[in-house]
Amino acid sequence: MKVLKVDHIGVAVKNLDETLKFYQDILGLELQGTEVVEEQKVKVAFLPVGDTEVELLESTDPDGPIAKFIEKKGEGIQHIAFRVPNIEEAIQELKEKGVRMIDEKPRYGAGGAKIAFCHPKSTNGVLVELSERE
Ligand SMILES: C[C@@H](C(=O)O)C(=O)SCCNC(=O)CCNC(=O)[C@H](O)C(C)(C)COP(=O)(O)OP(=O)(O)OC[C@H]1O[C@@H](n2cnc3c(N)ncnc32)[C@H](O)[C@@H]1OP(=O)(O)O
Ligand SMILES: [Co+2]
Repeated sequence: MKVLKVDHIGVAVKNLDETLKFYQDILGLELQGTEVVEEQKVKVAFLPVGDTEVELLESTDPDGPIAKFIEKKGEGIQHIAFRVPNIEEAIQELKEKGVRMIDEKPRYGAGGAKIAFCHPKSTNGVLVELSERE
């Protein structure tokens, strides 16, 4: 298994614009862009920090995973994404090692990444995302 870096930290928030007041105006991070990822029912805002990113996530649907997360746990860190060189190989290897995968096939991620999630029950309570980018 090869993990190249922390690709991003996913933060569930109720309102992107409201949250940008902190990350952009106070902390001084630069908003690189936003994207709606339909399949995940989220609107994402990217703020690069060195070679990683803060990924702010606002739900676009009350039934989406982000809305459900906030309902149960409130706003806050929702997942950590690790960059891998080959996501299909990574999924295969984790499955063989007994990791419960939420996604057995890569799905579309923000910025055109290929992503797959491991279930928190297999990761000591952290929702782990694998991300392969061109
Ligand atoms: C845009 C894209 C990208 O980067 O490109 C994204 O990141 S999209 C980011 C948004 N998309 C996703 O997160 C997709 C993957 N997430 C999911 O499929 C879901 O959120 C699950 C992780 C399966 C949780 O589903 P659901 O809320 O229905 O189940 P649940 O509430 O019963 O949770 C099952 C157990 O996992 C725990 N749990 C739930 N969400 C958690 C989280 N984010 N971090 C850590 N633990 C978590 C709950 O406390 C519960 O533990 P207990 O039983 O002990 O109470
Ligand atoms: Co993510």
